[in-house]
Amino acid sequence: MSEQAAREELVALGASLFQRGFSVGSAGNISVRLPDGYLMTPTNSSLGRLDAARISKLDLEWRHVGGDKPSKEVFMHRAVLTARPDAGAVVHLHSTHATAIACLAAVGETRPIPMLTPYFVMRVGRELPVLPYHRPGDPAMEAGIHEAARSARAVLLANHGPVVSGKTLNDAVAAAEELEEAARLALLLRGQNPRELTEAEIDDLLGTFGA
Ligand SMILES: O=C(O)[C@@H](O)C(=O)COP(=O)(O)O
Ligand SMILES: [Zn+2]
Repeated sequence: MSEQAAREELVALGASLFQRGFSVGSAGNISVRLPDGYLMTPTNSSLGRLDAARISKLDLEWRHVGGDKPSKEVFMHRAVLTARPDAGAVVHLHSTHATAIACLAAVGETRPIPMLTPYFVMRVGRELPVLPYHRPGDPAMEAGIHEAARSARAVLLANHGPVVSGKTLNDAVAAAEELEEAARLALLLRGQNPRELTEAEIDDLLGTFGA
């Protein structure tokens, strides 16, 4: 895909997330890997109103080389994209239900959302590590995210929200949406006793569809 096509896809998917309430105000940020660097949403920009020409560009050393000033979360995106060479994009949201779980879960938990549906397992995987709270933009979060992202496709930042990777931007967005829906379902079923997928069923899903 050309850089121009990647910029246009970022604008379209950002708008789609915003229009459906997965992101409000100027919350959230997105990065996309390119052959010669990275695209990143500008800081304080609304995902609903991105301008393809003003999206930030960083070079392969993560230096800002074009467009508006990048998100304050460059460290967060760098942590994931360097930990996961196969990942082509990272989506960070404050989507309501996933963020609610990020406020309820204990740091260190690896399954803060029960494995209830196949699609959650297929899109997000076996683990969703909960990482300690850091002030947004704090470079101190990088090492922990990097370590967790080596084996997890998505992480939850305590009291903040999800960070989700995917092979492509489309994949990362779909996984972030699925995570939000799984979090909603988990909260809806709290205090009840839903059947969870067994380890054998999870193995079967990951063996068949990967994650
Ligand atoms: O929570 C925050 O402040 C950031 O993680 C965020 O979501 C938006 O920050 P910018 O990407 O710098 O606008
Ligand atoms: Zn944030």
